[in-house]
Amino acid sequence: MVRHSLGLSTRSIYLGLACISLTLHLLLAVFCLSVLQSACVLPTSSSSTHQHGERHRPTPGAPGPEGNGSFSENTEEAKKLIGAGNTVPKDRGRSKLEELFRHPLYNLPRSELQPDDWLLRLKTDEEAEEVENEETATDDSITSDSDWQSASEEEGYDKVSWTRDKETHPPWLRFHLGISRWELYDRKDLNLAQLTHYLATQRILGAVQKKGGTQLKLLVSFPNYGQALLKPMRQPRDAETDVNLFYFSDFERHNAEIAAFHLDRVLGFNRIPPVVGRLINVTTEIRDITTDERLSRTFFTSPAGNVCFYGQCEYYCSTEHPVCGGPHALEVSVATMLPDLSLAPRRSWRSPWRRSYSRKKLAQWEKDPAYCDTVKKTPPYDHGTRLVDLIDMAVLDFLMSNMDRHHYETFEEFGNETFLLHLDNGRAFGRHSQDEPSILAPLAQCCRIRRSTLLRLRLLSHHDFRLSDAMRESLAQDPLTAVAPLLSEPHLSALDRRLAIVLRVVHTCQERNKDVIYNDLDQYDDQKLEYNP
Ligand SMILES: Nc1ncnc2c1ncn2[C@@H]1O[C@H](COP(=O)(O)OP(=O)(O)OP(=O)(O)O)[C@@H](O)[C@H]1O
Ligand SMILES: [Mn+2]
Repeated sequence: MVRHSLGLSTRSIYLGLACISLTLHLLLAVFCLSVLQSACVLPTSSSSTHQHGERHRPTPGAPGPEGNGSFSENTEEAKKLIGAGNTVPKDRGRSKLEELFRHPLYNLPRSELQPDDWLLRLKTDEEAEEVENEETATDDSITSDSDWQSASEEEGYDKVSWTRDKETHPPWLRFHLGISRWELYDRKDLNLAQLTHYLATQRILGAVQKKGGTQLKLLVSFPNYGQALLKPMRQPRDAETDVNLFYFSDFERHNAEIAAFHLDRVLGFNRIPPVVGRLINVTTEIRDITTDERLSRTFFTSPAGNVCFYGQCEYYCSTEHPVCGGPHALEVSVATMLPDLSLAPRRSWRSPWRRSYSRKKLAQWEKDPAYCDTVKKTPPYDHGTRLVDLIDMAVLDFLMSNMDRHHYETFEEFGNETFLLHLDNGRAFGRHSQDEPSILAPLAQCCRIRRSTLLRLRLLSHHDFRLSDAMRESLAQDPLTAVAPLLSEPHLSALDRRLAIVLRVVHTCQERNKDVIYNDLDQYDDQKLEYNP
């Protein structure tokens, strides 16, 4: 009897233990799935056959690609590619970002693009053949395509199988071929998700220091011949910039580069090259593979046992300011490279509202309240959309508190009739507890704003959309969100606070001036554009 009851209780204990173990395994599986989803690697979809003469380089000018494949951004496929979905906070299952992007203001019908509205085009067969003949005549190191290919395969690059068919193009090339006169990319193009997915997951084949600018950044190369600009994390994600530091001595932030790309897209500008976050191994993905002597000789192991480096540059490239892994893991931002300057030269413009970059001197615009009157009369601000483009940029910069916009760039190919590239946003999002009204000087002094921009800003100030919510949701698509939110809550609320300030400045302008709105929407139905919940 005793044996029987002992047997019974032992059995129930075993049963209980088995249940607990099963539950724990299930919990572990659910946890792993949710954490690893954003880091999962999809197989590359490169396919197709090799064809002769496909070393087509895109060339500037003339007829554009056969249009961008447009897809709805809320397709499940897009979400799979960027590994998002699980972290997107939704208000009772509703995506504010998707609703925002469905609004007519984010889907304005564009006038049809003409051949010279595309930055690049593929060479015709005849042109490609001509170049090939020239190369064979002048360059005896490349005797045939197959020679060229085997050499590149040895270095770990993919076999090139690009043809005129855009299905065969790697995402970075599709991105380049999709650049138009009025925007850098079409938000609805599914290729963007592919592009950022590749940037976040492809093997890094090369890493060298990128010249130009003042702070450390690397140029990395991928097996599909894509390249990206890498900026490392230099300080804790939520560190506020020291109040005693001038804007020109502030560190660059990798999360600012990422967040700026999202903000520019949420504002409907599409003027920043796609940027994605990535957790890399400094040892295997930089130190061991770099061929850059100037970089590799700066690697060392810190007293805490972390692998660090500092590179060579003007600011913060010293043992006192190392970039360190933990011990190997390092957060970085990876930005898509624009087409090479030899294919698509860019012009750099000094901003009329550039700061003095001096501890003592004030810039002219800080002393002269009528400064804008002079700018308005000066080419290229006296004509076309350049002034309102600059004001769009000031709004973007004020929202993210970027004081470092000394220059901006445009593609030379498009002359003065084109959008402005918003490159270099590493010094944004430095302080959330303070706003910097002087960044809005172009808007406040000129009292002019594009109507489409103003209407989108109003939409984003509405609680149904709210800029901070749209940004939180957009940033959740980035793989680094799995480590920690890319913008802390105080930074997100600062966006809403600053947006209200921008709208107040416009309101004040409208009380005092007549010609505040630059109407770029006169051919659209006003009723559809206004938001009436
Ligand atoms: N995505 C990109 N593709 C191609 N070139 C780029 C890209 N981003 C930046 N550049 C080029 O590299 C230069 C330096 O980059 P960036 O401005 O980010 O560096 P920086 O060190 O912050 O510069 P600065 O000290 O002048 O502020 C830029 O002026 C720009 O011409
Ligand atoms: Mn910079």
